Parts: sequence; structure tokens; C-alpha cells
Amino acid sequence: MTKPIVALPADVKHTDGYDWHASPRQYVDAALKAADVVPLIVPAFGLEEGAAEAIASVLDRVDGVLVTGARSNVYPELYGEQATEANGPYDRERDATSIPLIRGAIERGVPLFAICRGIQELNVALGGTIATEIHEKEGNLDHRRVESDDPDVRFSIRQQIKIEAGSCLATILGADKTSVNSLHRQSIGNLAPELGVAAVADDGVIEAVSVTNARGFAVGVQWHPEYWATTDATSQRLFKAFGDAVRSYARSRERALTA
Ligand SMILES: N[C@@H](CCC(=O)NCCCC(=O)O)C(=O)O
Repeated sequence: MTKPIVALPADVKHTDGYDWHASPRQYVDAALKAADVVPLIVPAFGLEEGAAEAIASVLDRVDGVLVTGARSNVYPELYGEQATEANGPYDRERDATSIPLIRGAIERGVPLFAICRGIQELNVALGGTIATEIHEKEGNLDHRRVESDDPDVRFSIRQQIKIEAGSCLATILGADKTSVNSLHRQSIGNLAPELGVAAVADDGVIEAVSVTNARGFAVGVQWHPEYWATTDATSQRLFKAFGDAVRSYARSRERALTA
């Protein structure tokens, strides 16, 4: 069998006088090396005419969806709040692509792994809301990145999380706690009705979810397993579990095509 293909919805970046549709290298590498699948970056065409058909066409052909992290925030009007300059930057072209891609993947049972901004998009896609500037809330930990030019420092593993007993994460990791590299300003606010909590930080911030009654793997994490995907056991196990789900979906898709 050829290797399965996983769609990565792109960010739009404005560099060198061009608009680029791009994904951070760490996700591409983690897909290739830790999940053993082929990543395919999907341009952020969600605001273009015919986008719904284009997104359905992507979902017809891929075996998984990996929603990456990004510094931009989900546009607040998508969850019933007002956009402000302080809450930005936004990337509405990405939102318009990733959110229908997430909904479509869940509907079809295409394996879905949503990381950092991805878990926030997953929650919004299913009707939840986002809590903003969470470090300003009394009693909360500061989940923002450590400022450093060294990415190994920014993505260092330094936060404990508690894993919910009986959750998909407990099955994948075989543990009731682990340490992660969680760096973000926002988090899940009101949890979408179809999501179940799989892990929380010591301050109660939701760190992982899964889609209840999903037809396949449908997991979101607030931290960054992609960064240490080939060296940290927790990160490795997550990408391996996603890769296994993608391979299983690819086999069933192939069987259906040849039947
Ligand atoms: N913008 C959201 C999402 C956070 C996220 O995905 N961060 C990835 C980039 C990490 C970095 O380089 O800082 C939020 O802040 O909550």
C-alpha cells in the first residue's frame, strides 16, 4: 500500500511582498517521522467561491487531518464575541478553511488530530467558545511561551497535566499524568457539547479533548507534541496513535474503493 496522506490546513503569511500559504516545519516533520504518513499542506482557500466543494474534494482523497498550532487567534465572531486589535492577530482565511475541514473530517470519520490553535478551532467548529488572555484570570498559571531566541527553550516541557481516567488519552498514554510544552494565550472557554475533556492543567485549563462518540480518532491537545515528536515518549505515542488511525482509515477507504 502507498503511504497515507494527511491534510494540514495552511496559515496565510505575508512575507517578501507575497501572501504565502504555509505550515510550520515541525508539523511536517512530525507527520513524516513520528506518524509515518505523508503531510499535504492545504491552501487556505476557504473564503474563495466554491470552497465547500474544494474542501469536500480534499476530504474525499485524504486519510487524516492534522490541524497545526499558529500564533494567530480564531476570529471571535465565529464564537459570538467581538474582534479587537488587542486580541489579534487573526487569520480569517485559515479559519474559513480549517473549520469546515474539521467539521467534515468528524462527519466522515476521517482521523483528526488538532494541536494548540487546532484544539481551539475544533471547539469553535463544534459550537464552543474561546477564553482569551487566560494568564490575566485570578488563580491561572501563565501558559504563554518563555521569550527566547532558542526554540528548544520556547517549546521546553515544563507543565504538568492530569489525564482523565477512561479518556482516549489515558488509553494512548497509559498514564494519569504527564508533562507537556503548553504555550498559548487562549484556551477552550465553554466546551462544545460534542467534546469530552481528556486532560487539564493544574489551574483547570483544558489541555486535551476528544470528540465523544467519534467514528474514528478525533483528538485535540493544547500543547505541542509535534516539537518533540521523535524524542519525547508522550509526544511519540500521540503521533504513533494518530498514524495508526490514519493507516486503518486508509485501508478501509481502499477496501471501499475496490469493492
Ligand atoms: N493563538 C492561540 C494559539 C496558540 C498556538 O497555536 N501557538 C502556536 C505558536 C507557538 C509560538 O510560537 O508561540 C493562543 O495563543 O492561544
